Amino acid sequence: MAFQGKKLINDPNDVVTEFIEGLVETYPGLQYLDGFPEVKVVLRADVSSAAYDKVAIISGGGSGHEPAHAGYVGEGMLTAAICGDVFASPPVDSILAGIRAVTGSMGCLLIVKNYTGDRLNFGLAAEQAKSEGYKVETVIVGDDCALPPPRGIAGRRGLAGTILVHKVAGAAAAAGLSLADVAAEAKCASEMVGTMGVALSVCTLPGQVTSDRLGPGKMELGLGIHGEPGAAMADIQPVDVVVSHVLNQILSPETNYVPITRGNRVVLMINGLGATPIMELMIASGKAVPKLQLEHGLAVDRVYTGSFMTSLDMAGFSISIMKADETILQRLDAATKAPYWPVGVDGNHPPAKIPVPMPPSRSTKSDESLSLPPQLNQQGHILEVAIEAAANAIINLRDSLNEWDSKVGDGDCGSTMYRGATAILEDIRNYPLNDAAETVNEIGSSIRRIMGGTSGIIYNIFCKAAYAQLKASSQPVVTAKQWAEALEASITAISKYGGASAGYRTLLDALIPASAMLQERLNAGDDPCVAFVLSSEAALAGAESTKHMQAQAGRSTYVSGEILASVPDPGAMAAASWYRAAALAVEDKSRASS
Ligand SMILES: Nc1ncnc2c1ncn2[C@@H]1O[C@H](COP(=O)(O)OP(=O)(O)OP(=O)(O)O)[C@@H](O)[C@H]1O
Repeated sequence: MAFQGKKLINDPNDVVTEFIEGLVETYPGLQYLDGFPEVKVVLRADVSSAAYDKVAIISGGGSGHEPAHAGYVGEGMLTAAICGDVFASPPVDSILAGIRAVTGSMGCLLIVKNYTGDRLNFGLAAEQAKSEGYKVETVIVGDDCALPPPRGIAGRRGLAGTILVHKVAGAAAAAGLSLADVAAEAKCASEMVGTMGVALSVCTLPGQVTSDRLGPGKMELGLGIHGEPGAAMADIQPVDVVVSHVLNQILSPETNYVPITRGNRVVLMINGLGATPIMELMIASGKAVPKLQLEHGLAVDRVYTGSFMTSLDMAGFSISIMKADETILQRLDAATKAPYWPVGVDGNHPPAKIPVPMPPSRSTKSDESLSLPPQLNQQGHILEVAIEAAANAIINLRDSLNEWDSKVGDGDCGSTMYRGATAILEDIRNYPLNDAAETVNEIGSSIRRIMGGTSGIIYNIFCKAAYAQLKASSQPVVTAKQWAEALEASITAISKYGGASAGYRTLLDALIPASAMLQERLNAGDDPCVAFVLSSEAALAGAESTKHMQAQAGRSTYVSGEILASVPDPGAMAAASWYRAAALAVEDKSRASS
């Protein structure tokens, strides 16, 4: 279904001029020509045509590809960018205005993406500028590798690979080369680069409705950057498969679009099309590099990941591969003040991973005392069933916890707890179960290793405090009273570090009533198993009661009382559930062995 795209804009006709105003407010090195609305030219603030003694590099085209092209204006890259309206070539007069503003005695190079409108407008502007006495050269970039060689006169489209050509040309000009030499380097770079795009969504032009061309679960392969349909539509695939397909297409020996063969050195650009998170782009980069190395036999010298040449709010990415040699690498690595050229990507890679540093002093405990004993004693058996039951309860509760947390937090409480529970179930094979204190400490280690979030650190504190309390008794076999003291110590520590108390709508609202009931029943002389089960009922009741509490800790504090009243605190429910499961398992086990 087509729908009006949501955008934070004013008049759709003003988006380009308002973009330029914001850009020059942001970057003091940039200015624009005072010719709105027709002339939309961004230029280096430190360059004036009469005095400029380097070759000026000028590019541009339709807008909607931000940060291209204006974001690449700066020393070492573009001298000026000519901005057309969204997806429309800039008119000849704008291009001429840009040429006149920045071109000195060394002349200027126009870098033009291969589109009919751009070729004609930049071409005519170049002719006019030459007739005015300017030295002008033009390089056309057509790096698209998605389609077989076109039958007509249009040629291959210019895509994100153009940014690499900008950088090579800009660095060559900054090095003081002549116009002929700068143009030669730019032309050579343009012939070394190939690009192909993949889109998951169609872009929305300002003020227009979004096309429903791409249904859910579909992706488009081999698209341009103007919202035109791709070469093919396919079911969405894992990014690994997509990356492989695109690399094969770019490097296809049939089309032979880029002169890259096994043993060559290349640079890689993963370019977001406007609505793809950095996380997804980095995943693509991480997959593309080993594929280029292992499957295509190429050395990958540089990787550029980011949104360089977008298509408004399109989701997807393009991949560009450029054959590299020492000169190209030098140009790509050269310093630039262009605000959107990525920093920190120059130079050779050290090994990608190094070992995690170990703490300065390793534990003095022997391995034996910290591993599963060959024979479990009675306490060991009880601990084992209690831990397994508690962890399984959390595993079973994952989705409910996430659902509650999605209403009152960020929706991950169940997943965080699940990670901890599965780690504990894996690690239990190595817990020293006959020693309760050390086992609690090892549970803390499992949690510390795997669980993040608020619950992770809270349970870490829980285990540390319980361990310290249990350890103080110096007896491996722990009495019910000592367990109760350990629980109390944990509650005190959580409250001390987390700042919450009873009634704050946290897991303490399950643990505090549980602790109170346990102590009360033990003091009254109840059987420890009975006391433990009653204590777990108090935990559950406490957790349920959080529905009626206003939150005073954690993310829930930001949520309205109305929403809070619809669900219990997920952390409290998690605590009550594992505690209850452990109590019932202990009761079962004791009954079975008596
Ligand atoms: N100060 C606190 N003291 C004790 N428990 C707390 C505190 N703040 C939050 N909690 C508990 O943590 C639970 C949320 O745990 P979760 O791991 O989902 O954290 P989060 O809110 O997602 O934060 P993070 O971004 O750290 O993951 C809450 O339901 C609550 O029981």
